[in-house]
This record gives sequence, C-alpha cells and structure tokens, in this order.
Amino acid sequence: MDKIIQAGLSIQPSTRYIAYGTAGFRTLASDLPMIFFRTGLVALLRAYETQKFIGIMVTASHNPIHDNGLKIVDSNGEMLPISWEKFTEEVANTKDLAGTLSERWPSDINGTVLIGADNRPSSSSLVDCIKVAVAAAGGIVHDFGVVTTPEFHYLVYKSNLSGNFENTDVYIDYLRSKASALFNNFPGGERYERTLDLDCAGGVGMNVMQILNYPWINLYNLDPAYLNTHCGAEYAHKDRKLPRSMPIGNKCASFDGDADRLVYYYGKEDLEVLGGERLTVLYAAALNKLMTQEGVQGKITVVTTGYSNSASINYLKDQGINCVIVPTGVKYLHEEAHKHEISIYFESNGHGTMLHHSAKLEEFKAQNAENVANFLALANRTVGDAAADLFLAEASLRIMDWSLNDWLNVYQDIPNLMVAVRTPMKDVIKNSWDQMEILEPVDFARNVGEIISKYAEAKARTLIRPSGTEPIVRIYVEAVSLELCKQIIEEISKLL
Ligand SMILES: CC(=O)N[C@H]1[C@@H](OP(=O)(O)O)O[C@H](CO)[C@@H](O)[C@@H]1O
Repeated sequence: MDKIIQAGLSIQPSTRYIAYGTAGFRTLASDLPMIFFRTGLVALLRAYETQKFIGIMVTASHNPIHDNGLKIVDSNGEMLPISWEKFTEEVANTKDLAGTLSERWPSDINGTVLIGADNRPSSSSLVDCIKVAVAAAGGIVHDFGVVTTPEFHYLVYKSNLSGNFENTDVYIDYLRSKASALFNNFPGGERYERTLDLDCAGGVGMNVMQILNYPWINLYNLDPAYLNTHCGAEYAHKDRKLPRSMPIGNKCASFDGDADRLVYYYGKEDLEVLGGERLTVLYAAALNKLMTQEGVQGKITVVTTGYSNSASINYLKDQGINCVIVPTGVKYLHEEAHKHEISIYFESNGHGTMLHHSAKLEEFKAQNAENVANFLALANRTVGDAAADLFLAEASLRIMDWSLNDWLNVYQDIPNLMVAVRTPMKDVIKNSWDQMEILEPVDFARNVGEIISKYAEAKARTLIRPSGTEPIVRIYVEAVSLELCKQIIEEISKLL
C-alpha cells in the first residue's frame, strides 16, 4: 500500500467530489488524473476478486472535446455491476485512500487491467495515470490503444473467453461476417435506398468504418479536431440540425464520438431524426418478418426509458409487444433486457442493442431458422454499438424493403422538445425509480402537475430530472404541437 500511496503523490488531485454518474466518471479532463489513478486500483481489485481481465474504457462519448471520462468494463464485456459503483466513487474521492481500501485490499493483489481509449487529445496522459496505479500495486496492464467503446467491450469479453489478449481483428471479423450473411440473403428491393452518408462525428468510429470499407457507405466528419462539434448523433438528436458538412438529399446517419450511438435522418436543414425508438420498431418489424418466414416463434420485449416518444410505445403495444420503462442510462436497460428471451433496448438518443438468451438462439438454429439466428448474432451483446446497429438497421431496411420515408411513416411522432437548464435545483430534484414522476421538492412536483393537467387534452406529458452527466436539469415535454411544447417548457422553467 505504501508504494501505491507514494505513486499517487505524483498525480494531480481532483479539485472537487466527482460522482460515478449515468455512464461512469465524466467531466473536464483536467479534473480527472486522480480519478483515473484510483479507478485503476478498483479495476485491479475487481480483477483479483473475479480472477478475470477487467477493462477500463477511457471516453467522454458525445461530450465536448475538452471533457474526458471512464467506465469500468466487467469481465463479460458488460458494464460494471451497479453494486460496485458506490465503492468506486468512494475510492475515487476519499481523503484517506489507504483507509478506504484497507478492508478489501489483499496483500497478494494481482490481476490484469485492460485499457482502451477514444481519440481525445487528453486520453493518453489519463491512461498513463491508470498505468502508474496498476504498476505500483503490482498488477498488469494491457493497452488496446484507440478503440470504440463497443469494440473495447467486445474485446474484453473475447479476451476473457480465450484467456488471451485478443486484437481488433476479432471485432472486425465478427461485424463483417455477420453483416455479410444478412446482406447476401437480402439484397433489398426497389424501395431500399442503397447508399448511406455517414457522419463519424470526428470520433473513433471512423477507424472501424474505414477498415470495413463498404463502398456504399460514404464517410464524413473524419477530422478529430471537430469531435462532437456541430456533428455527431447527440447534435443531430438534440439540436435537430444537419451536422456540419453532411450533404443534402440522401439517407444519412450519425455516430457519436465513441461510436455507441446511432441516429438516421434525411440530409435536410430541419431534421426529422430516427433515433432509438425508430431503431426499436425497425428491428422488431424485421425480426418478426424473419420469424414468420422461417416458421419459428419468439417473444420480443422492448426496454426503454421515459424519453421514448409515447407514439412509439403506443405503436409497439398495438403490435402486442411488451414494453418495459427503466431509468436513464444503458446499464439499467441492459440489466432489464437480460431477463427476456429476446429483447430490443434503446434510449431515444440511439444508444442500444438487442439481446437474446443463448438457449433461444440454439433453438432457432435447431429449427434451421438461419436468418433469424444471423440477425440476433449481428447485435453486439455486450453494449450498444453504432456500427453493429448500422448494419442491423440496413439489413432490416432490406428485409422490409423500406425507404427512410417508409420507416418514418410507420407511426407519427408526438411533437416533443427537450431543454437543458442550469439551476441549483439540480441537486434537490428527486424522481421515482422510472423517473416518470417528481417526488421532491413536493411543491415543485405539485406545480408541475398543475401545469401538465391544464394541458391534459393536448396530450401533454413531461419528464424532468437532473442529468447524470452534465450540471443541468433536463426538461422533456410532449404535446400535440411544438408551439405548445415550447409554452409548457417556458412555464416549467419559471419554477426552476
Ligand atoms: C436524455 C439523454 O439523452 N440522456 C443521456 C445522458 O444522460 P443524462 O443523465 O441525461 O445526462 O447521457 C447518458 C450517457 O451517455 C445517456 O445514457 C443518457 O441517455
């Protein structure tokens, strides 16, 4: 322990308490060196306790370029169990590191920590902070270098399966082989639009797409200097503006900076974004069609959050599909999705994937349902994956023979608006578990309730919660018109 404390003296301390939020630690890169050093120790401890490789992904996803962050990736390639988050946060922020670790820290600590990072300029010096910690503790580090978040999750999973450090080829081969199997069987008909303009957000997803090199996908925003700046999935989804340098007219899609989110749109000024809700509906339609064609049965469950447009939930329910609402953050969606034999989970912002029980896949294979099996196997089962989702979406559009317009016309969105408000209320607002209700402050909840009931006939609904990744409160409103959404947001903002 002395050696660790000594090594920590060379690391710049954080200036404030930093929480393990919706998606790990995420803030200004300059505030993170000590958080990285200490998270390295937690990952090593988890590696020791599980006797498996544990990963740390260095990324701030869709955040601006000056931010950074990290998340611990568990040995199965999935997210760190929620039960470990509190301890991680304590270790990262404690004033007494030796004291906080002492109860759990074994004298014979050993283990291997795998590291991956997106292409932010601050990543390599922060990775060094993890390396200093793990080395001082006597552990081993294997650095995968610059990778996408889903690529890293997949590599952690595969490395633990084989007991060796796998390389990127494993991930590329998985994507290429599973996608080709579907693309060969489903060339698409007359309505399918055969080219795609892809906004890579200046992020690391460009590397994967350049290696895969599909001639029908044109890549844009390849300069890392523009990371998430007026481009990327978050910009398209939240600002609803055409990302920089994207051409007008064609079918387009955007990745976010670390390539775990995907949204679609036609290249035009006022975007109609097809996000997570639309991907959910598309996958469900294609999978149901394949199951009917191949004469097999499976029950699809959809898992999402309160941010999903109510029209999508109503549509899915009308199709007889069970929908479960969980809190914001894919860790909650992923956990719930595991409970169902086939599940599609997405956040509205395009972050999600599809899971299945292995026994169900074996059953489909035994029934010679080759296309159903390929469809399920193309989804990244460790985490949301923009590249895998892009190929699933394109395969689905071919299976359905849909243009983007056909996909848009499956149901009509209820008009909606989301704004971010900087307010001290961020620290006092408490929500119900599924975040659909405000519990505290009680008078704020009552006042919001009165505003919403005034517009009950206009189908008004709101979701107000403190962000877990930014110092803001998010207000989301749905109502029959955009003007009304704006008015309701204005009225609610006055309460904050
Ligand atoms: C409304 C919204 O898009 N919230 C995002 C955002 O979380 P917040 O806690 O809302 O800041 O970032 C998370 C991490 O990427 C993502 O899981 C989540 O969906």
